[in-house]
Amino acid sequence: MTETIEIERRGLMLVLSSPSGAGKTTISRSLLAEDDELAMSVSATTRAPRPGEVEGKDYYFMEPVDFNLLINRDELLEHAKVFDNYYGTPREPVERALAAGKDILFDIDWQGTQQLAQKMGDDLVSIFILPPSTQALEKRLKTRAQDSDEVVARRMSKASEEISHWAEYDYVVINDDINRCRAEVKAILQAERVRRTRRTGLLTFVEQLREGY
Ligand SMILES: Nc1nc2c(ncn2[C@@H]2O[C@H](COP(=O)(O)OP(=O)(O)O)[C@@H](O)[C@H]2O)c(=O)[nH]1
Ligand SMILES: Nc1ncnc2c1ncn2[C@@H]1O[C@H](COP(=O)(O)OP(=O)(O)O)[C@@H](O)[C@H]1O
Repeated sequence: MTETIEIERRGLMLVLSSPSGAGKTTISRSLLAEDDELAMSVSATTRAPRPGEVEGKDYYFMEPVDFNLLINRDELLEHAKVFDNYYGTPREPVERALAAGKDILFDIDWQGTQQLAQKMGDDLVSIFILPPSTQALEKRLKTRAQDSDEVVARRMSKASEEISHWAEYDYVVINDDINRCRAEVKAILQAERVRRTRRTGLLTFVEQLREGY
């Protein structure tokens, strides 16, 4: 019988950023559905829920006054204003998941990514997702049909600014064909999991190997 050898490792933080509509939510959902070692960081936001969005699963929806309380109590790892609303990452669930050796997926913007990169260093792996074209991006925002024309227009006008941060990310993936994009993101996650510096159990394993076990 063959035995699977599990080497202990630190959890990692996988960040996905993109202009709105490029496909972060779609990719996140399929990664989470297939991967038991990955958990989503659920953000707090002052944005109103979209049809079908679930409290505590998609976001913690709240009033600005309650969001401010989280900031004042230092309960957010990072926060930023995006499209007139506030968004932030609750600290406690992230710390709990990392301690349990789980990986965490973040759907956050470039401002949040910069803050996490400063705080978390090598635990962070960041991926920027680009749409295949501006036209395709607009079409996706419109066919998602969850925002008013005005909101879609505002998101489109911010796309170029968000894209300008592409070079701050470890990886850049183009979401043309969704299956290919998903496969690339999965490959990045798999490779980062076996990075030597994350595998805290390697030293003991190699010592035992060299001693003839
Ligand atoms: N900094 C930061 N950005 C967030 C957070 N949660 C969501 N965002 C970003 O806020 C932007 C708007 O998100 P949302 O309103 O859900 O629309 P989406 O662009 O269609 O996903 C996206 O760029 C998200 O990545 C967070 O906790 N922190
Ligand atoms: N590769 C793709 N080709 C065509 N449509 C896509 C692709 N990826 C995502 N979409 C669609 O585009 C819309 C926006 O995707 P979504 O994941 O909500 O983006 P984001 O979370 O980045 O705002 C959704 O309706 C989604 O089904």
